[in-house]
This record gives sequence, structure tokens and C-alpha cells, in this order.
Amino acid sequence: MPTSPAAPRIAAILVAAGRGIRAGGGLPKQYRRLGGRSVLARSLALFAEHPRIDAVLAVIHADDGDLYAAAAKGVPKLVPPVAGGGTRQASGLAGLRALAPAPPDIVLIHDAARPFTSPALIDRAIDAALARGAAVPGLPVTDTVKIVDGDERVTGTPPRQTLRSVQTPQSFRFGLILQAHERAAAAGVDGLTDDGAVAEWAGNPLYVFEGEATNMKLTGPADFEAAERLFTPPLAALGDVRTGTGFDVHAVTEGDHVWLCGVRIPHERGLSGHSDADVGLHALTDAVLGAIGDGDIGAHFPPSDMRWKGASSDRFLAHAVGLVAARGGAVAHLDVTLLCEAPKIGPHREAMRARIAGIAGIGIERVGVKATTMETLGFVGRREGIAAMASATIRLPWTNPEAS
Ligand SMILES: Nc1ccn([C@@H]2O[C@H](COP(=O)(O)OP(=O)(O)OP(=O)(O)O)[C@@H](O)[C@H]2O)c(=O)n1
Ligand SMILES: C[C@](O)(CO)[C@H](O)COP(=O)(O)O
Repeated sequence: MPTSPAAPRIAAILVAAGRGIRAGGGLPKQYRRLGGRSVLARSLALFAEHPRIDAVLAVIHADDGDLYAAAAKGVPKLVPPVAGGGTRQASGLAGLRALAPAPPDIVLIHDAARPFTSPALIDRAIDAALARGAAVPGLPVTDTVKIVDGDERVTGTPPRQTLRSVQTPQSFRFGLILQAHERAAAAGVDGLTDDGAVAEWAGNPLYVFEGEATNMKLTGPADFEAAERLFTPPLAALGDVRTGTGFDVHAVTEGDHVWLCGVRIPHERGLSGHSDADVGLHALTDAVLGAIGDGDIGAHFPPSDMRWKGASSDRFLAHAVGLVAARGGAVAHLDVTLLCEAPKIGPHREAMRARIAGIAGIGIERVGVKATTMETLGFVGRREGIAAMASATIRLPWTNPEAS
């Protein structure tokens, strides 16, 4: 029975022995965190999780054993790391030598500092090496490139259509690139900036396959800033967050209780008003209405309307919260400050928070109730009235501001 040819054995080398001098940041850049995970952990995972890759080897600096162990934790297919050299070229050779005792058919050599490589690009790299022996991912150059001398004097302008900006992973038949590197090292050639250049130096035809613009190399501080932004949720993901404020005052009058923030408090005086005169809930209602730009409590519940005479103010706040829900939004936080000399608010604070939370249909941890006296100053200080100020934070579904 005919047998299908065995699948080629494919290994990846991640060169990670550099010091990241240009990036700065106090830690070699491959160990800095991006979106909560180190750059090296991300790069290792890209290759280790690719179904066509059999083994992944990291070339690291001799000082970085502990940092590597943390980055490599839980990553499959890793073979023990090896120490790199003083140049990228030397580190590449160290990796190739480490794989030589059990040589793969194809090797991909990748900068650990490129953590955004896609699985599709890895596939293209493997296919290119299988088809052509030595290949590098490249993109057409969109700037005009100048050749300059030591004085920054331009000495030439190569035709742009012949130029490609080259990335990693670079892919090779294993024997070809190992031999090229060994010959270059034996000839004292060092400092070639990519493995493709080593293959070229040794006289091998080298080909370019399609790279990808998102496969950036983290080189300087600006690259890290750009990369961090990729992990920062766009404003759209947060939704449309809005804040509204409210303020209300009711005069003190005859009575034996006050309603404040939905709680009935026995008191030697009352508050006058068309409804139950709950300044706290009124201020909160206005705050919620303000956050959606939908008028104020008087517009929704006119004092001239006898339906609201003596009404319990919880319906006002519930109505405003319902308007938020009708827009597909939610109340994230409500905060109110009561300004009064008496009654004392502290003993009722938790009951008020619970009541407001119940009316608004949110957790009590999303409600703040505070109080202050006015140090006997003004109408509050003279006990002629009680005031309340409030703020509401709400979240609405994101709509494109350009379109609205
Ligand atoms: N002696 C070296 C130098 C570089 N690299 C690796 O080669 C990749 C590309 O090199 P580069 O971006 O230049 O990294 P650094 O050498 O660390 O940067 P710098 O030149 O700013 O110090 C990096 O993953 C880096 O860790 C390496 O393995 N060994
Ligand atoms: C290999 C490389 O990423 C291809 O663009 C590049 O040459 C590495 O250069 P560096 O100076 O070592 O970052």
C-alpha cells in the first residue's frame, strides 16, 4: 500500500538574547508586559500554538533564566533554551547549533520582539521555505529611500519598486541556513542584521513572500506606546459614558417627619412641596435626566399636575431610570449629598442607599449618600430649608458621534 510522505518537521527559533537598549524601560523589551503578558510569552505562544510547528526554541541571554522561566510557563512544545551571543547573527547561530543534533526539515527564525505575527504569516513562511529553500516576509516600501554617507549627504536613491521592507519569521531549509551561518562565522562575518542576509552571503537564492503591516518589531519607546494602544479598549468598548448633575431645595414647614432619599424619618419639622418633598430623590432624578439630556423633573412631572400631589418621589427616580433603560443604557452610579442641619443623616445612610439602589435596580455598592451641615450659614444653616445635590453616571450603547 502506498504511504504518504511524512510531514516535514518544522521548528521555530525565537531570538531573544538582546538587551533592548533602544526601547529602554528598565527590563529587556522581550520581558516587558503588553496587555498583561510579556512580549516573549506572546511570541512563544504564537509559534507553539501553531499546528504545523513541532518544536520551539528560545535563544536567551545568560542572565535571563528566571525571566524566561516565567514567560515560558505553560507554553507547549518548548525545548530547553540556549544562551545567545553578542549579536543577533551570533544568537541565530546558537539556536541553529542547538537544533542540529535532531535537525528539523524547516526552521523559522523569528525576533522575539515581534509579538503580533499572525498564524497565516507563519503558514506562508513554512510554505515559502518548502517551495524555495530560503525566504523572508517583506512589504513594499512606501517611503522613498535614500542612501547617505557619514555626513548624511545623499549618495543615491534606489528605485523604490525594487525595495522590500523585511520582517521575520524568516524561513529556511535547516541544512541550508545552518551551513550558511557556520560559513559566515568561520569567515569572521558578524553583524548581519537578518538571517536572510546570512543565506545571501553564502550564495543561496533568497525569496520574498508577503509580510504583514501589523507584524511590527518593538524597537523604540514609541513602538511600545503604539503596541499598548492595541490592548487598550477603544472608547466604543466602554460604551457611551455620561454624567448628569441635579440640585433641589425644599422649605422647612410644620410637620412630624421628612422623606429623604426614600426613607421616612420622624422629625419635629416637615418639608413643604407638591409631592412628598424628598429633596434627595428629586436631585437624583434630575441627575439621571441630565445624563440623558431629557429635561428635568418639572418637565416630566409638572407641579401643576394634580396627579403628582403628595406623590411618593420614588416613582420620579424610577421613571428617569426607565428612560435610561429605554435607550438601551444602564445606571452605573448614583451619588447624593444632603445639606441640612437636622435631622442627622448618618443613622439612616444605609437605609437610604438600599432604598435608592432598590428604586434604580442597581447594587447598593453603586450608590453613595453623604450629608453636610452648612455650619449655621444661609437658609440651610438657619434651618429654613433642606437641599440636595446629586450626580448620576450612566452608560448608553455606543453610537457614532459623527452619525448623530
Ligand atoms: N545579541 C542579540 C541581539 C538581538 N537579539 C534578538 O534579536 C531580535 C531583534 O533584535 P533587536 O530588535 O535589535 O533587539 P535588541 O538587540 O534587544 O535591541 P537593541 O539593539 O535596542 O538593544 C530581538 O528579539 C533580540 O532579543 C538576540 O537574540 N541576540
Ligand atoms: C531581522 C529584522 O527584524 C528584519 O527586519 C531586523 O533586521 C532586525 O534588526 P535589529 O536591529 O536587530 O532590530
